[in-house]
Amino acid sequence: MNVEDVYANIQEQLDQELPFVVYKKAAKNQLQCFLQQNDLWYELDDDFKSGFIFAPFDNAKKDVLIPLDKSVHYSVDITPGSIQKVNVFVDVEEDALDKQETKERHRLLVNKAIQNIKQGSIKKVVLSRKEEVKSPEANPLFIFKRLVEKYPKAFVYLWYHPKVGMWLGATPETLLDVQNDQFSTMALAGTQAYQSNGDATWDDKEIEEQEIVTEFIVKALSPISSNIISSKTYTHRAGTLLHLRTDIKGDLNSEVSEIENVIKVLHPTPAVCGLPKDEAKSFILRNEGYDRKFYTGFLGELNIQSDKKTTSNLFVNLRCMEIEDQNISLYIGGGITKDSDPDKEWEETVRKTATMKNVLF
Ligand SMILES: C=C(O[C@@H]1C=C(C(=O)O)C=C[C@H]1O)C(=O)O
Repeated sequence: MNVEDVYANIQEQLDQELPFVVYKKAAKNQLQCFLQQNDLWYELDDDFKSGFIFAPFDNAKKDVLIPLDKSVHYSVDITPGSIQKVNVFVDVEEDALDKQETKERHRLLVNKAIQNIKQGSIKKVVLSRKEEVKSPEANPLFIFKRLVEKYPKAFVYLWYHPKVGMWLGATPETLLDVQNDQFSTMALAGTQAYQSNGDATWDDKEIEEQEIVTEFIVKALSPISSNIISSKTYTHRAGTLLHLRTDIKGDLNSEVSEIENVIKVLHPTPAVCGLPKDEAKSFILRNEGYDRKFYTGFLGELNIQSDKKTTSNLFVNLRCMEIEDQNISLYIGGGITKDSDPDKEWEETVRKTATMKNVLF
């Protein structure tokens, strides 16, 4: 079995309209996949606890599980050079007037959030938007290969379910890693463009918005874990962007036997929602004006057994796109605090689209 066999299997799933996910983890030179053997929509519940989960931003909505025992799951090594360079030709129709309108809408939204923050009901809120581009030939496998080639340090995936849709992404952010009772996670926030010359310096605004995430995670996990250790905060490169990052790890208390309980206290973190969580979420749902669907949700392996260990490996669904026939939707956002500048926040979302546009142009 080699990489080409994986792609042949994926193509078969697509032809038969069966659910699947193919992905590559940052540290591993491996492609992994789950190929579901029927087209049913399963959710994480008492009957199905293990597999590949795809969960929306809004935890009141349904998640999708590709259950381990309803699918074929395997991995293959990627030998250097085995992923051929592929060219993706995408005709993007961008209308200048539309763009002006979208920019104005985003600026108004950010301004509204800043007003709310100044009035004291929220401290941080992450606001996002969707950008639509058209392609006469959006071949998901081609785009996936480009993402794998371009972002070796990201979690790269292509996910499909006939009842839900098709998503692709290259995310830098871990939501939660669990091995038996040990967890690790990260607080990732603050964004600037990567520049090859010199070290990055960070403004107070970015430092504050990232600290909010670290503090939230530590506070949320404290009641259910012990020995929590946070690393120093450092600069993390994600493609053409830089973020601030703190690594957090510890031991889950023995009574926390279900990973769902840990997810419940974490998701959505202030890296993608805000603080306080409920107020920020309700601001987002009332004001963003579109449905985030699975953007800023999470995805990954859940409760997988190997070598007497139970492992979960979950990522936040960022730098992602949804493909519906010829339409590609790019999803992007950024954290707003009292010190945000609406123009800069707009620019940040534009910069973030580059992660995906770089593989489309
Ligand atoms: C919301 C996104 O990214 C998140 C928000 C960031 C920020 O506000 O600076 C940085 C990294 C992510 O936690 C996105 O990429 O769409």
